[in-house]
Order: sequence, then structure tokens, then C-alpha cells
Amino acid sequence: MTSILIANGPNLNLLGTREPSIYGAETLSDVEDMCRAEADALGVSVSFFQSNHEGALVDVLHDARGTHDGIILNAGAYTHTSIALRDAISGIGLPVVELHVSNVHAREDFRHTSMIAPVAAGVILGFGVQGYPLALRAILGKIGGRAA
Ligand SMILES: O=C1C[C@@](O)(C(=O)O)C[C@@H](O)[C@@H]1O
Repeated sequence: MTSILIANGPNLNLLGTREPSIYGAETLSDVEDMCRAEADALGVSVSFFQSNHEGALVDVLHDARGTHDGIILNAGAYTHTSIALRDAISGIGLPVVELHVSNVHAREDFRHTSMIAPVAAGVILGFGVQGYPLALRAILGKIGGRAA
């Protein structure tokens, strides 16, 4: 069965209470429930990871080789700074969809730059937490699954 890793970076453990006017009221646990329901409907399996630490995110990307077929990554603020995450994505040879809950292009200038977008299979942003199930559908198109 196709297996997708959904990885969330720093501060996304605070979803639901963190700046709800920007990120909404749903918690990370709500997001995981939504993704499980979508995965069931699509006939794929999903696993979840969250860390506030850049190196832990690099490690989980490496570990996805051989265990997952694709990755949905909300790298949070590391999106805008992390050459290490970019290099990890380039190095693992798996499709990675970059995801943001908010429309980063409608926010501060420093959020307009993504270190990882050039090496991502695609980017989904600005659709709130609904972006996660959207990303699940989208990534299947990149790995020959049956959704997109
Ligand atoms: O932590 C986050 C969340 C975010 O990735 C989003 O999902 O909208 C956008 C980033 O700029 C921010 O640092």
C-alpha cells in the first residue's frame, strides 16, 4: 500500500491555540484525523511526525527512504531558512509536497522566500488545514497513485 509521511515542523504542535486568526481553530490532532479519513478514502496509509528541531526533521526525511513513497512537509519557519532541509529533500529522492496553512505570500516579506520550494514536487498554501488532505491527493499524482 502507498505510504505517505506527514511531517510538521516547529510550532505546529500549537495548532488550534496558536494565532487562530491565522492558523485556525483545528489542532494538530484534528489535522491527523482529517488526514486519516482522507487516506482511508484514497486507500493509502499515512504516518505522522512533528518536531520543533531542525535536525530531527532532517532525520525523519532520511528515514522515509524505503519506508514511505512520498512526504507532505510543513516545515514551519524552517521553510524560510533551512538549507539543511532543502539538501535532505534533494538527497532522498522522494517527492515532497511543501505545505503551509496560511498564505505566506500575503504575510511578512521574510515568509515570501522558501528554501525548499525549488526542490519540492509542488506547493500547497493558504487553504488552512484543508491543505493537508488536498496535499494527500496531490502527492499521489506524483507517485503514480490513484487520486490526483
Ligand atoms: O510556522 C509557520 C507556519 C507556516 O508554515 C504555515 O503553515 O502557514 C508558515 C510559516 O511562515 C510559519 O513560520
